[in-house]
Amino acid sequence: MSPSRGMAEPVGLAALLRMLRPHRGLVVGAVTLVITASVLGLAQPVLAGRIIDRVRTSEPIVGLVLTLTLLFVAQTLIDTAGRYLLECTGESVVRGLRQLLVRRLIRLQLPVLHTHRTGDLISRATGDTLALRDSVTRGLVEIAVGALTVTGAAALMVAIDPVLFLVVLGVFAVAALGVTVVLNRIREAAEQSRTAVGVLTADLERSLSAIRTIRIHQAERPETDRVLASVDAAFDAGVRGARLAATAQPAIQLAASGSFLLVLVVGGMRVASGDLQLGDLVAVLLYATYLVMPLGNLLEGLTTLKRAMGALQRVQEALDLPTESDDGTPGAIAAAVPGAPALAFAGVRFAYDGRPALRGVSFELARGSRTALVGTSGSGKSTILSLICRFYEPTSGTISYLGHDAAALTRDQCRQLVSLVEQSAPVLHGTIRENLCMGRPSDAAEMDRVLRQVNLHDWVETLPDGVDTQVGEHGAQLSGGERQRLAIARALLTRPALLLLDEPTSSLDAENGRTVMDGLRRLHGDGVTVLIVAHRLSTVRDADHILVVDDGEVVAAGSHHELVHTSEHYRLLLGTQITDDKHTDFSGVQK
Ligand SMILES: Nc1ncnc2c1ncn2[C@@H]1O[C@H](COP(=O)(O)OP(=O)(O)OP(=O)(O)O)[C@@H](O)[C@H]1O
Repeated sequence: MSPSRGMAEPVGLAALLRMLRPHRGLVVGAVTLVITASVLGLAQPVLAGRIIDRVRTSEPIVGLVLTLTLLFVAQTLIDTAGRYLLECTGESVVRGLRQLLVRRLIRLQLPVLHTHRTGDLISRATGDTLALRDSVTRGLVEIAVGALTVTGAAALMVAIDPVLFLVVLGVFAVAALGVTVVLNRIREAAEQSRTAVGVLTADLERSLSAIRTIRIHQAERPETDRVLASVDAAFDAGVRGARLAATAQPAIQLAASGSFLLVLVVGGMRVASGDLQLGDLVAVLLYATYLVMPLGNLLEGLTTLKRAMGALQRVQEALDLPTESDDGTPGAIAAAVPGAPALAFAGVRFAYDGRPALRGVSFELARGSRTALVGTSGSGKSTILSLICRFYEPTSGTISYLGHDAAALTRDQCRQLVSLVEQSAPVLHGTIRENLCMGRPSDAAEMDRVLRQVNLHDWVETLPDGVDTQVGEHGAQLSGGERQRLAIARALLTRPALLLLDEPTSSLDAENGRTVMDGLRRLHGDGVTVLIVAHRLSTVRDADHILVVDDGEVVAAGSHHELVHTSEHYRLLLGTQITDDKHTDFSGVQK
């Protein structure tokens, strides 16, 4: 889904009605109330005409005046209740759509997520859904009420005097032609405007999330200009839409005053010739003026609807993006096949967008073993971890967990077995506790255990709010090492069968690195299988088994001692990729 229009099928009225289906009870109730109020309004000109006729013939009018007052009060009350209900319906529609979008966006397939801008997706769940609310609160109902009132007024005019009705109809028909042309262009402008807002959100998100880089490179001006260009694009599209909507309104106004004057002239002549009662002329005149409001409503409703279609198009595109098929409920952990390895890759191939990253990878991880994954930058180590987590599916070959083929397990079942500490060690906005538990309740003793394992326990004790201390956006209030250790602690808390670590000690000084590795070593006793992408010689040497990856293939495997003698690739990595803890240069890269 590009920010531009046109990839998906254009959505129609049917999609809008589908969206309203879950709220049909509320919609019907609200529309009924508003229509009832309009009907009560329609009865009033007839009564007014009768009152005038009675005054002329000196008949009593008290009863009619009372009825007219009652009708007016009832109309106001019912209309207020109906419109309140409509607003509530609009909010319910927005909530329903947002729930749907949030559920889907959180489960989008990773390759899909990587090709879309986060800010744009967010704006679809926020701004676009809000724009749709108006289609319910104003659009559809204004159309329904407007159409009904216009039909009612027209029918009553025909009953009173068909000639005068034809005069009114002729004038409005001319105006309607112009309005139709305008309406079709309003949707286009609305979609352009919503798209520009999506780009604006994405650009702003990009700038704010890299604010330090922008500041140090003094790139505030080009970044600001970039975001302001989206602001201007949104403005231009908005103004274009407003201009179109504004040209339609005077057309209706002109038609109303034109028909009023014509009815006055033609009707006056007919009263003079005795073909029409004065009361009837007054009633038709009132209906002609009454038409202005419902026709205005109708126009407003159609304009809102066209704008909503622009927003619905973007919401629908987001809803159509492919998600992971699992429903998010944790699956039961599969029992291990006796004697099977914790994990096995057999001829696994994988490509990112057609670019091969793994070219037939095969290996096994014995249960409770510690394996180091080494290789040059870009050789495919992180990709192997991503496939184990089932962020992506292999193009061919099989992966099995505890002897079960991945094809026979749900993603959630696989992920129940696995924990991953990513290279970037992401920490989320919230407290240390929230980051540790990730929504899963965990007792204090367990948290203490993992915090000690990563040497964070004493530090947490010094914080005023302990584990309830806020860590800031992306953990900005923590040091790089604290973030990394928190991410490791989080992975340990789940007591995974298979622990994946992507350069787990890259941000740690030698002492903390050692503590964390000691903690991980103790996992050995718990039967946890560890696969670790490592650059430190001590970590690599410590492993039971080493896999050497090069250009998407496992080119050598064995212990450190064996590989030093047998693998040219491994010998090349030693001293370049795999470095001694003692030699660390100023950038933190071990030499
Ligand atoms: N999301 C992605 N989309 C497209 N290509 C990707 C993606 N992630 C990685 N690649 C490419 O796949 C190849 C393998 O990348 P991978 O991250 O697995 O390497 P790595 O061995 O972990 O490297 P490093 O040690 O630098 O982290 C690289 O050529 C990389 O450019």
